[in-house]
Amino acid sequence: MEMSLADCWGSSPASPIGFEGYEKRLEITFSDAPVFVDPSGRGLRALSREQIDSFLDLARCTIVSQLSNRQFDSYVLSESSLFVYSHKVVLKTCGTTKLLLSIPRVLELAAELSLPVLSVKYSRGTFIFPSAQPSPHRSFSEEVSVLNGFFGGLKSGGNAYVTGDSFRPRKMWHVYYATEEPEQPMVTLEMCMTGLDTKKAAVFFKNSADGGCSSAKEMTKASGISGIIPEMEICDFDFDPCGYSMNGICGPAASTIHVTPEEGFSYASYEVIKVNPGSVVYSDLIKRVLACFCPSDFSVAVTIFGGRGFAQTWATGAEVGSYMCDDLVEQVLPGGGLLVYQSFTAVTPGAVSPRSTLDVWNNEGMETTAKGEEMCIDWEVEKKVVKKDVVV
Ligand SMILES: C[S@+](CC[C@H](N)C(=O)[O-])C[C@H]1O[C@@H](n2cnc3c(N)ncnc32)[C@H](O)[C@@H]1O
Repeated sequence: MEMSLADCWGSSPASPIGFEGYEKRLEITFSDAPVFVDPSGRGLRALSREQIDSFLDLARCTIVSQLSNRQFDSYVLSESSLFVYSHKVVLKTCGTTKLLLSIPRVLELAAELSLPVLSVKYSRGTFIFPSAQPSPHRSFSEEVSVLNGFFGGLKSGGNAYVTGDSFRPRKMWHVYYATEEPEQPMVTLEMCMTGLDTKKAAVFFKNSADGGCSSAKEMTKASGISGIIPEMEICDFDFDPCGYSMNGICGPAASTIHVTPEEGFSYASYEVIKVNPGSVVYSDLIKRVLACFCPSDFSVAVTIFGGRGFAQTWATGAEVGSYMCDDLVEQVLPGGGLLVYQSFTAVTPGAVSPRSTLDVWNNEGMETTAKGEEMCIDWEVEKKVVKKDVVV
């Protein structure tokens, strides 16, 4: 089922300074409802389209396409993606969306289904245009205070981390996590890429003379996206005049890609969740993603719950020739979780996309709030930083 863009947007949301590609990502997991309330165990999948729209409206995004299987429902949104499992909702939105405003409605709907909150995870990279973000996303401290208002009462309390090398403030990874009890085993990989190669980015401009494609299907194939995990069934969407989003589904596993190809603020993200680490070679997967975009910089955040031993080895084994690993951080999360964060820079960048001429950073490179205060986070705990020079 597909809608035209005209149905989704009254006017172009493009900012005069550039489109914020970096997504905000919220994952809320619920425990079982009492068996007499939900004997079939449908959980959140019982939500109607109208109910789903009611929380997406609050975040300021709309469904443009849908693909489902027996295990979950996936939606491509005007701004990124939504995945609805029986006991989990993953909402990822970019641009100037107000993702966190959707929380009260999601919790209200879950309460109507008698689903208690088990855990929450919020994550994002460092915005390219932080001063363009509206409340409640003007700073990480603002986001954390909203999240604590809803989830700070879970057993672990609210835990916020800004990981990465503080000498590279544009490559920091922001995470909030709270849980009632240890989670089911699950691996999530989130990859953010900037400075896309100009020729690779051209694929995502509709009908451009420099190698653009005429449809999302063509973009999926020409870019190499269809070959990243070939078993994935793909639902893709192309934007006018440029931009691309897709969701892939295979059993319980989901993948999603979003591309902002405009020079100056080009960005692409790749994510895969509920993937079985035993069936995918981590560094091969990363290489296949990189081959689609050839970015000048990228980061990978892998979050692991349960079965840490193998998954941890899996997540730190990246071998990506021609990229230098800037830093590798391992962060323990409450409830037996582990976050492994790595950021990389091309050793010899090919076509490096220049940044926007707008200076959204102060001289020290610190992200600033809308009011211009420096973002100051002091909740970091139990952080292990391992420096690596070159990973080849
Ligand atoms: C929604 S898509 C992909 C989002 C993803 N998070 C990203 O930025 O990589 C964003 C791309 O589509 C383009 N685009 C075109 N029309 C758009 C619209 N009405 N709303 C959002 N993006 C639009 C943007 O300029 C950008 O290149």
